[in-house]
Amino acid sequence: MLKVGLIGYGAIGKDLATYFDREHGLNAKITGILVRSPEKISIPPNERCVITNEEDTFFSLGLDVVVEAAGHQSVQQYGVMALAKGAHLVIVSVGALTDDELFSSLKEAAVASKKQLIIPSAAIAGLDRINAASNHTLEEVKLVSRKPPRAWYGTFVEEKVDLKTIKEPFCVFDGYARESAKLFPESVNVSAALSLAGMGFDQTKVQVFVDPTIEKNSHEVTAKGHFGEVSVKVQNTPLLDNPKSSYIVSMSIVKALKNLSAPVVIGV
Ligand SMILES: NC(=O)C1=CN([C@@H]2O[C@H](COP(=O)(O)OP(=O)(O)OC[C@H]3O[C@@H](n4cnc5c(N)ncnc54)[C@H](O)[C@@H]3O)[C@@H](O)[C@H]2O)C=CC1
Ligand SMILES: O=C([O-])CC(=O)C(=O)O
Repeated sequence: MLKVGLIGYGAIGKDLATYFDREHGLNAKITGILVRSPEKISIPPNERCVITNEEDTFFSLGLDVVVEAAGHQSVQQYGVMALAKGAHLVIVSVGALTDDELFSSLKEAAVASKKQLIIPSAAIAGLDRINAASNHTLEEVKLVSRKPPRAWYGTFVEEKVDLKTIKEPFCVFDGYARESAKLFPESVNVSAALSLAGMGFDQTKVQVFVDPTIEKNSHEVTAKGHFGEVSVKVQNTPLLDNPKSSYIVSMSIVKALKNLSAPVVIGV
């Protein structure tokens, strides 16, 4: 059974924990959770789970896999350590990898410990196809992300748009992924994942909209190249605890964890 350590126990972390029962066929248990305030965790995912704010305690648990769901800064803080301690590292705050130095350090740590840095598809679709297509020539990869107004509270977008009265879709970003991933650290990590799958941070085109006409978080990917063309649009149900994030993210992490020990792996 895989010993999983979780960094962050917010909307995604808590949703992820609901999959660690017999019913979901995940041959893994949450051994430890690294949080900022352990006293705030009233219901642990299982009674043996160690909940700590001390990295030494967390990283001494003999973890097989560390799953990050705590934001860009936590990838910076703990990513290399997780790999160096001999665990695979699954991250969702992929925008952190726009820091080239950090990304290089993570790759070096993964090579040194013979473990993997794993980037699940999370909230986006089509990464399998675009990553396969990147083995030959890609001409263009584009992402259009849209989220309803309630997903933008607590971000700089509040200063650009009146989120209470907006009636039409409003474009808050039009550019390339390196900038979008940094500008929206909690909301457009998908642009970073897409970049890594395909043409890189500086050639992946991104538009981001506040869209009062939708209820779900939508990400539309289009790409063309030697392989042909692909166009795929997801409409993610937002997490109740955090409308910026989506339920599919934890399901995608579950898939990544299953792949680590499954005899059959589908759709990579
Ligand atoms: N790749 C993707 O498609 C997606 C990626 N994300 C990423 O996942 C992150 C988490 O999302 P949610 O769970 O919805 O956010 P959330 O805000 O509900 O939870 C984040 C939790 O992490 C904790 N945290 C922050 N820094 C920490 C640290 N250094 N050590 C331990 N705990 C720490 C916070 O206290 C909070 O409880 C987002 O910030 C975003 O970067 C989110 C959605 C999709
Ligand atoms: O959950 C989503 O729809 C996407 C998201 O927050 C991100 O990419 O950071």
